[in-house]
Amino acid sequence: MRIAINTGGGDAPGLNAAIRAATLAALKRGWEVLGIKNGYGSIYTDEPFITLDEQAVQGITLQGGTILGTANRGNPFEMPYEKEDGEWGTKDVSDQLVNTFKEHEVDALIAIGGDGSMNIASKLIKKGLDIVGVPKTIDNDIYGCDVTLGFDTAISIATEAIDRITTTAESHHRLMVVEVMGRYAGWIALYSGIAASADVVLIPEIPFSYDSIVEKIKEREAKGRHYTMIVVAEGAKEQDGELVTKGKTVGQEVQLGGIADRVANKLSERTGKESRSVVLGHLQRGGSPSTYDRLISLRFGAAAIRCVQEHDFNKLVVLQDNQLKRIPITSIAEKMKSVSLESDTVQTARDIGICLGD
Ligand SMILES: Nc1ncnc2c1ncn2[C@@H]1O[C@H](COP(=O)(O)OP(=O)(O)OP(=O)(O)O)[C@@H](O)[C@H]1O
Ligand SMILES: O=P(O)(O)OC[C@H]1O[C@](O)(CO)[C@@H](O)[C@@H]1O
Ligand SMILES: [Mg+2]
Repeated sequence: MRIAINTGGGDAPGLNAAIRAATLAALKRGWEVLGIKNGYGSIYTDEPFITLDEQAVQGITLQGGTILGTANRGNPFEMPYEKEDGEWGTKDVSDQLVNTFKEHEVDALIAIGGDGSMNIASKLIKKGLDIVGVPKTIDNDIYGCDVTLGFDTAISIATEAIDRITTTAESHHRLMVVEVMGRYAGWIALYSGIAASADVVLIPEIPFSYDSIVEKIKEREAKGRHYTMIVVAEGAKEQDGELVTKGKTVGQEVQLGGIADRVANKLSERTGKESRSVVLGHLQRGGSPSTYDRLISLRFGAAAIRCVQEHDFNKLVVLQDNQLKRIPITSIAEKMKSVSLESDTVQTARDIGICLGD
């Protein structure tokens, strides 16, 4: 058996642990393991694959990033390229990718990625590739999956950052607005916001009104709390408002960001209080994975190889109700997992007095 492994989309803490577990579990079965560099990037070059042996994955469980490199601009069905007139367009190079797999007699692909990577995998499955998916993204937004690798580390970092910003907010009697990642889902904002005792948490699933936040700030002032901590997801938006974005590059998803600044300015105007905004950005994705992420990544990586061994393809290995399960990749393509407004976590936020902006 010859398998290939790739990592796609934004990097996340735990990717290397998943690569290591998949590689070691495959080598243990006497299989050959290839790595694809930079998403699917190396496929179109003279050296489409590298060899992954024991030495290649030695000591990488604790390393951030991915030893394979990744890409969030390189969907084989919409590959960006520069046209003769200097403009950028996209083209479908998926046949070239499928042919390279066939020429190199690759029996199965372990695709480690987020929702975007699973959409690509789903289309490649329909073109005849045998794929097993591993759910990765700090955003925790993959449908059918209780938790994705990278999320735990991201919320730990965000929680620590919010804790630290709270002490300066209190000292300066300021409104502090902290912007966290998560794309169109509020998992990072909600979990880190609750854990760090934020006063206001704004998530994409609950469009917010400034009136509601101002009321919360006034309530706190009346109690002698002259500072307010506001956590905002990058994908949050005002009721009847638009997403705040930084534009789009051809072949890449729209870049979100800037909502914290907007909220901070508006709240200063409305309350007369001094405000500052902080964007946590890629801090949330970098560095060594938490213990939880190391373990879940190792479990996902090894489970993917058991899937291959059983020829159980077109499956994403997932955690559901604390058990490893397998779900068809094609069944989750083009879906996303939002925060449920009925969840006990949202109820907890409300019960302990966190304003959710509605
Ligand atoms: N293997 C890959 N090679 C090149 N591009 C990829 C690959 N996998 C995914 N992409 C592209 O990267 C983007 C994001 O992918 P995905 O949703 O899997 O990642 P993510 O962890 O959610 O992070 P993010 O969306 O922010 O980059 C999508 O536009 C997708 O087309
Ligand atoms: O690395 P980039 O292109 O800035 O991507 C940022 C995006 O990737 C993620 O970090 C992971 O999906 C999102 O939370 C964020 O919107
Ligand atoms: Mg994504």
